[in-house]
Amino acid sequence: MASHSFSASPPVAPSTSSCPSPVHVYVAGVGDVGAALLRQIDARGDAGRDLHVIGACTSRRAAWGAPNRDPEAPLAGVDEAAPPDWPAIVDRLAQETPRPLVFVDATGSPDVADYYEPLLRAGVHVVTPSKLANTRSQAAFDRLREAAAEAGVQYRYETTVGAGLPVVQTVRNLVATGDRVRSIRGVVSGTLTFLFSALRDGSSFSEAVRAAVDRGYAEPDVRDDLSGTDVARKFLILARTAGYAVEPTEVQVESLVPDSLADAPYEAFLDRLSTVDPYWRERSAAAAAESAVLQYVGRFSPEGIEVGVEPVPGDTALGQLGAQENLFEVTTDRYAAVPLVVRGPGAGPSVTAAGVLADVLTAVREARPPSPPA
Ligand SMILES: NC(=O)C1=CN([C@@H]2O[C@H](COP(=O)(O)OP(=O)(O)OC[C@H]3O[C@@H](n4cnc5c(N)ncnc54)[C@H](O)[C@@H]3O)[C@@H](O)[C@H]2O)C=CC1
Ligand SMILES: N[C@@H](CC=O)C(=O)O
Repeated sequence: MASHSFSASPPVAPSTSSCPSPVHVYVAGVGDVGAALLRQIDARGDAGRDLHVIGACTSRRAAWGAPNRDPEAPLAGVDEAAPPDWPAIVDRLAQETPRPLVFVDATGSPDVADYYEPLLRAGVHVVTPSKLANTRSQAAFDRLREAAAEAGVQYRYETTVGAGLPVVQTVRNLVATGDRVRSIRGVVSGTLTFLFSALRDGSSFSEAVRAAVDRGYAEPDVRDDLSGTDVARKFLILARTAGYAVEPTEVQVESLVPDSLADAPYEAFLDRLSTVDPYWRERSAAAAAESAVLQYVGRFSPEGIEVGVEPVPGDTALGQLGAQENLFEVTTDRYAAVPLVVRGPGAGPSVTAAGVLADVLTAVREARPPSPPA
C-alpha cells in the first residue's frame, strides 16, 4: 500500500484541533471533485495532519490506506486495487473504523447514495456534493436528516447547490433564526451559464458543451445539465432546506436535450449534438438583437418550482453573469424589499472540493450527542 505523509509546508488552514482524535475520511469517487479534494487535504500541510484519508475508490478501483501522492493519479500504484465491493466497504466503515469518520461521496452514483442512511445510523458523518440522495421523495430526504440527528452525526450537502458558494448554509441560517423564505430566483448551473456565454462569444453549442465537460463543470453525464435536471434538483434541495415539502414531479423543467438524441448512447449523443448548433446560434442572436442574453433561470415560491431558458436583459445582474457563474436571490420576510444575494463561480473541481472540505471540517466541529429516542 502506498505510504502517505502530509506535506511539511507551513500551516495554511485552520486545524480541527478542537477535536482531540484524528478525523478519518473515506473518499468515494476520485474524479474531478474527489481528486481536487485529495489535493486540498494534502495541501493543508501541518494544519491538516488531523485529517487521515483512510481509503478511496473510483468505479473501477478501490483501495484502503492513504492515496498515492501523485495529484494526477491518487489511486495509481495502491495495492488491493479492485472495483469497489460496496457492501464490504460500508460494513468496514460502519463497524471497524475508528470515529470520528467522515464519508465523502463524490461519485454522483445512485448506488452509493443508497448507503448514506446506514452510514449515518452507524455514527458516520456524510458529506456529499451529489444531489441524488436529496432529490428522491420528500420522505427519503426527511429520513436522512432524522438518521443524522438520531445518531448525533452530521449530514452536510452545501456543495450540492452553487458548489463552494454559501447557499445551503445561508438558507439554513435564515430558517434557524426564524425567517421565512418567500421565493428564490437564480441562475444556478455553471455549465449552462458557461454555455450561453460561449455562444455569445461565437462558439457553437456543441463545442461549448464539450468545453464545459473538459473544464470539469458538467455532471458525470452532461445530459443531466442540458436537460435542466441538475437545476431542478438544486431548486428542490433549496426548497426542502427552506422547510417546504416538495416532490420531484412537482418541478416544471425545460430541457435543452433534443428529443432525437435523448436516448442515444453517450458518445453518439456528444457527436451528434452539432445538429442543434444552428438553432442555438439563431436563438442567442435573437436575444442579442433585443439587448438580452439567454440564461437558464430557476424560480421557487410556495406555489411551485419552474426552471427554463429565458432571454434576460443584458444590463441586469442576471444578464451580466459569465463564465461558470451562479447568482441566487433569496426573498424572505426579513429580506423583503431587497433580496439577499449570493453570486460567484458555481461549478468546477477546485471550488467544489473546497466546499466539500469545509463541510468535512464543519461536520466534525458541529457534531452533537445523539438525540434521545422519541
Ligand atoms: N464538477 C463540479 O463542478 C461539481 C460536481 N458536483 C457533484 O460532485 C459529484 C462528482 O462530480 P465530478 O467529480 O465532476 O464527476 P466525475 O465524473 O469527474 O467523477 C466521478 C467519480 O466517481 C466514480 N464513481 C462513479 N460511480 C461510482 C461507484 N458506483 N463507485 C465508486 N466510484 C464511482 C468515477 O469512477 C469517478 O472517479 C457529482 O455528484 C456532481 O454532481 C457538485 C458540484 C459541482
Ligand atoms: N454540473 C453542475 C455542477 C455543480 O453542481 C453545474 O454545472 O452547475
